Amino acid sequence: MLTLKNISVKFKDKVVLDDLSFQAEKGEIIGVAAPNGTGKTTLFNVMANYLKPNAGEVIIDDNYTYKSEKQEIKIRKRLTTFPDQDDLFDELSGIDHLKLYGNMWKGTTKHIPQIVGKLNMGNYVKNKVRTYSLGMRQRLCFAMMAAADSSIMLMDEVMNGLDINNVSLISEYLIEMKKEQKLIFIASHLLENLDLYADRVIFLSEGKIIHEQRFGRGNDDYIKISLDPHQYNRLINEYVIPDNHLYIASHLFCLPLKGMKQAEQMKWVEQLLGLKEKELSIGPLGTVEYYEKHYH
Ligand SMILES: Nc1ncnc2c1ncn2[C@@H]1O[C@H](COP(=O)(O)OP(=O)(O)OP(=O)(O)O)[C@@H](O)[C@H]1O
Repeated sequence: MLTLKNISVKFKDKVVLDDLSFQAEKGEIIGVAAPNGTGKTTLFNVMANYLKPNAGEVIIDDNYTYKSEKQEIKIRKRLTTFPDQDDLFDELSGIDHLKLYGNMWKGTTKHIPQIVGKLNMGNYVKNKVRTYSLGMRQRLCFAMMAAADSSIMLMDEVMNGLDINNVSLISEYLIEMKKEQKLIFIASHLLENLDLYADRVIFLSEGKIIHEQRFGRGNDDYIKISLDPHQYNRLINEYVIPDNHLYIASHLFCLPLKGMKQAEQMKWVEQLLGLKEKELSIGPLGTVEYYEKHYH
């Protein structure tokens, strides 16, 4: 549905995207994780054609690229980007914004009351935007994407400025959108939140995708326990630790269970609990853990 083919972007001498290729299908939510200034927004800008890459191309639905105006129009109908709060019109109401997006992309406004209801915006949506708080504006921006209902949605920092209740409200909405076969990209620093709905999270560094984490497809389980460096050193001196263990960000010891017999697993659980009576868990690594692994 969306293919990135050998995308490179340079600002003067600074390479931000370096021969990056990627393919995404409908019904997927793709998280994009990386520290500030790595290139997440640049990647989104290339996907939306707000920025021409120095090399490479974006292909939508196997057919359309930004190379001709006619094809770009086809893509515009299929792809929306998360509105910037600064681009909202202070003197218009929320409902005016939703109607605008509904009419422009979907050709109707019939679905808007339902969106307003689902996002708990009924008590403010008719007021002018200039009276809105940061979180109210952010919910409106999300509602505008829902009103457009395009098949591809690029959401940069969708959860910015939202309280916990609204983060969970929008997370649930995203899961519904996924069921409707939307393809959604989400760049976020709320890493644990991505675990709730993302099918894949890609990690960027030096212009490349350095890791792709897939959820829900038999991910490898680990025994995980937090150990300080002193405890970790004691562990590796006292026991023969499998080479494929991880010690993430000098605080989290992770032992892969793959290929380990049950008796051995039990032995390790006992040994680790003996070392430190602290929380031990078993499961796959989450986005936070991969993030610390790659960027610590
Ligand atoms: N128009 C531009 N001109 C020059 N440099 C730019 C431009 N846009 C982005 N950059 C640089 O490209 C790099 C990547 O920026 P980008 O905004 O894509 O990062 P990001 O991962 O989205 O960061 P954040 O998490 O802070 O939003 C940064 O070093 C930034 O300074």
